[in-house]
Amino acid sequence: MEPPVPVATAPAVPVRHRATTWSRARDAARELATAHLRTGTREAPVAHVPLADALGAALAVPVTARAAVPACDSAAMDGYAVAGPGPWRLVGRALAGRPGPVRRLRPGEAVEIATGAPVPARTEAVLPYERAVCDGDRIEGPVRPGRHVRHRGESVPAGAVLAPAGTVVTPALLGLAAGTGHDSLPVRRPRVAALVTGDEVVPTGLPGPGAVRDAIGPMLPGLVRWAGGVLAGSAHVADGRARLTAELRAAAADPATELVVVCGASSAGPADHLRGALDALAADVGVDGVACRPGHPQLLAALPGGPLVVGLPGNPNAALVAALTLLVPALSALAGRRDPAHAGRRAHLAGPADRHARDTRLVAVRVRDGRAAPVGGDGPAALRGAAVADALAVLPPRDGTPDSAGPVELVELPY
Ligand SMILES: Nc1nc2c(c(=O)[nH]1)N[C@H]1C(S)=C(S)[C@@H](COP(=O)(O)OP(=O)(O)OC[C@H]3O[C@@H](n4cnc5c(N)ncnc54)[C@H](O)[C@@H]3O)O[C@H]1N2
Ligand code: MOO
Repeated sequence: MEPPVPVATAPAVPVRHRATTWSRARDAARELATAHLRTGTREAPVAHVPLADALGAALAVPVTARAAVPACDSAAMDGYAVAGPGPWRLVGRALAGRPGPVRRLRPGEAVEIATGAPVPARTEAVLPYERAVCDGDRIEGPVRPGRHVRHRGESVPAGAVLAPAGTVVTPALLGLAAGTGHDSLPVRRPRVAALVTGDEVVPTGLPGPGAVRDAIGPMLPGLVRWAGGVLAGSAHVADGRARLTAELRAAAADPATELVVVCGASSAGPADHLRGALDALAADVGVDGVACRPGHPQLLAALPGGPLVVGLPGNPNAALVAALTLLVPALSALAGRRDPAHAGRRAHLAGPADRHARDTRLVAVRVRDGRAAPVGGDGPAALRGAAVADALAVLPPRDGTPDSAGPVELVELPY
C-alpha cells in the first residue's frame, strides 16, 4: 500500500502551459501514430478472421476475388435461352443450381431458363418471358445478340482487386467477399488496453457517497472498435503514481498491446499522476495538453520500445472529446484506415454558441438539412448532449480567428 496522499500538497507535477491547438493535436496524433508504425516497434499482426467478425475492421492487405462473378455464362432474365434466328423449338428447362437439359444449343433451339442458371453453349441471347410468344414448344420473339446473357467474370473477373488495404469492412464488402469465394478476411486490429484511474470511481451499481460511477470505461469498446481497434482489456487503477507507473509498465510489457488509454489522472491535482508516471518510464510526450474545451488536459505519448499512451481527462465529456481528438486519429492510423471522426463534414450553426477566447470549443449538435443546432448538456462532466447529438461542431477560438458566417467543421460521433 502506498501512504495516503497528504491533503495539502503541491501539484503532482507543475502545471504546464504547452497546449497544442486542437486541429494541430488531431493531425499530430495521426502523424505520430504513423511515424510510430514506421519504427516497427509495434504493429498488429494480420489476422484472418471469419467474415462475421470482420465488420468494421480495416483490410491489412488488398483483397482479390478468389472466384469470378458470375462463375459461368448465365441468364440475366427468366425466359428462354436461344440460338440462331427464331422461331425456336423448346428442348428443355434449365434451373439455377441444377444441371441443364442440354450442354449446347443448335440453331433454332431454345431452353427455358431461370435467372442465374448457366446458359447452354452457343446461346446467343435470352428472350424474357414478357417478350416471348409461345405456342406449345414453339417460341417466338425479338432478340438481339448477347442480350440478357451475363458472361463469366462480367461483374468481377477472378483475381481482380476488390478493395485496397485500409478499406473498412462494410456489409457491402462482406457481401462482395463472400460472393467471390472468401470465408475470412485479412484484417489488422490494433489491440488497446485501458486503465481507468480514480479511488472514487466504481465500475457497477449505484455510486455511494463520494463515489462516481465509471462513465468512460463503457464508452471505450465502441470508440476503439469504431476507430478500427479492439479493446483487449480494461483495469481499474487506484490513485497513486507508483501504481499507475507499474500498471503502465505491465501494459507496455505485453507485446500485443499497441496503445494504452489512461482515463483520469491527467490534470494537475494531487492525485493526477499520469505525467509523473510517464516521466518515470521515460516516455516521449508528443502532445501535452490541447487548447480545447472540454478536454484540455489530454496527452499522447510513446513508451520507449512500446505502445502509444493516450491520456483522457476524468470528466466524461472531456474524455469523449479527447478520445475524438487524439485516440481515434492515432488508433485509426495504427489500423491503417481512414479516421471516422474527421470526415470533413461541415454545417451552418443553427443556434447561438459562444466561442472561447483562446481555445477551440466542441459543441454537441443535431444536424438537419445542413444546419447544426446545439443541443446543450455538453459541459466537461455532462454526456447528455453527446448522447443525443449527431456530431460535435468545432468552434475556433475568438482570438485570432475572424467571425465567419460560413459553415463550421463537424466531428462525427461514434455509434
Ligand atoms: N488546477 C487545475 N485543475 C483542473 C484543471 C486544470 O487545468 N488545472 N483541469 C480541469 C479539467 S478541464 C479537467 S477535464 C479535469 C481533468 O481531471 P483528471 O483527468 O485529472 O481527472 P480526475 O481529477 O481524476 O477527475 C476529474 C473528474 O472526473 C471524474 N471522473 C474521473 N474518472 C471518471 C470516470 N471514469 N467516470 C466518470 N467520472 C470520472 C472525477 O470523479 C472528477 O469529478 O481536471 C480539472 N481540474
Ligand atoms: O477537459 Mo476539462 O473542461 O476541459 O473538463
